[in-house]
Amino acid sequence: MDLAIDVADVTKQFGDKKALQGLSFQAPRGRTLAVLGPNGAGKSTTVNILSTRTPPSSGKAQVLGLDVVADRAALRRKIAVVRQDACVDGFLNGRENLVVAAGLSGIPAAEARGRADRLLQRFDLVSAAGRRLEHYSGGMRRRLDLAVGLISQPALLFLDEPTTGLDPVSRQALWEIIREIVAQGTDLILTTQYLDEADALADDIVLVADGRVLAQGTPSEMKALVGRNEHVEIVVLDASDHRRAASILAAHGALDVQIDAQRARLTARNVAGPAALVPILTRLELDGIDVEEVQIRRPTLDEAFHTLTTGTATAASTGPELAMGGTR
Ligand SMILES: Nc1ncnc2c1ncn2[C@@H]1O[C@H](COP(=O)(O)OP(=O)(O)OP(=O)(O)O)[C@@H](O)[C@H]1O
Repeated sequence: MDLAIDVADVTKQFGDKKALQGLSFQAPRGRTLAVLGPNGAGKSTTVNILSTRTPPSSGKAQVLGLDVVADRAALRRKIAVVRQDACVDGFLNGRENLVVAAGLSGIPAAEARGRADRLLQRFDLVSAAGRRLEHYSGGMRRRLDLAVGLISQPALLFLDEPTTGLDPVSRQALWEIIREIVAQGTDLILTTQYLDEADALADDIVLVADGRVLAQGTPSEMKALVGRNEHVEIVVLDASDHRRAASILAAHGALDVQIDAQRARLTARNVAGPAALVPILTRLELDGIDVEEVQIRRPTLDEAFHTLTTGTATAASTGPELAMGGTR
C-alpha cells in the first residue's frame, strides 16, 4: 500500500523528558489523518519529527516513502508545515510574505508572484495583500499561514493545531478552506486537541496521550469506542440511601460515582449501555432502595475525549485497539 506516513516505535527524549515513548502508526496516501491529543501529548514533537525539523531519538519514521533522517533533503522538497508559531513575518505585508516564502523554496521570482496572487485570491486575501500582518485578524492570519504552506505546492501538508485560539466563526471558515485544500488533492496531516475538529476534517484519527498511541480508527470507530462509556444519573427516593446506592454503582463497574446528597442524585460514567442498568436496578431493588428517576446518556465528544485521555484504563489497557480504516 502507498503510505503517506509510516512511524515505527519512535521515541523522542528532551533531557529527562520522554516526549514520545514508542509511537507507531501508519496513514495511507489520499486520506486526511488527525493526530488528536491533549496539551503535552506529543503532537508537535510528532509533526517536528515527520517534517524533519528534529530527528527521532530512536525508531523509524517514513513520510511519502522517504526516511525522515536519511532522505531529509528530498523529503523537505515534498512537504510543508503550518505550525502554531506561524511561519509568517509580521513586518511584511501579505503578498511579501508569500513571495519571500516562495523564494525560500527556490521558486523563481515571476512564478512566485503568480502563485502568490492565485493564493491571495483563493484565500480571500486580495484586499488585505498590501497590509502588514500586524493589522490582520486571527482568522486572516491563519489563512495566510495556510497560503504560505501551499506556496511550494507540497504533496503533503502538516497543520499543527490550525484553529487553536480562533473564534467559532473563523474556525468554521478555516475548516471550509482546509476541506477545499484536501479536495484539490493535497494529503493532509493535522494535529488537534479537539475531537470535533478531527471528526469534521479527518478520515482517520490517531489518539495520542503521554507520547503513546492510545487508540486509532476512523472518526465513527473512535466515537463507537468512546460511546460505550455512557453516563448514568439515578435519583433515589430517600436521600439517606445515596451512599449504599453509590457502592452498588461502583460494584457494577461505574466510574467517577458522584453524589449530590441534597438532591439524592448520583451520577457515574462507564456504564455499558441501557442493558447494564438492569443488574444495577435489580440490586438496588433487592437492597430496598427506591429509585425515583433513571437517565442514561451518551457522553458528549468532549467528555468522551476526556475519558479516553485521562481515564486511560478504558482505551490503553482494556479497550480494543482499532485498526485504522483502510491501512491494514
Ligand atoms: N524542546 C523541548 N525541550 C523539553 N521538553 C520538550 C521540548 N519540546 C516538547 N517538550 C515536552 O514534550 C512533551 C510533548 O510536547 P509537545 O509540544 O509535542 O506536545 P503537544 O501535544 O504538541 O502539546 P500542545 O498541544 O501543548 O502543543 C511535553 O511535555 C513538552 O513539555
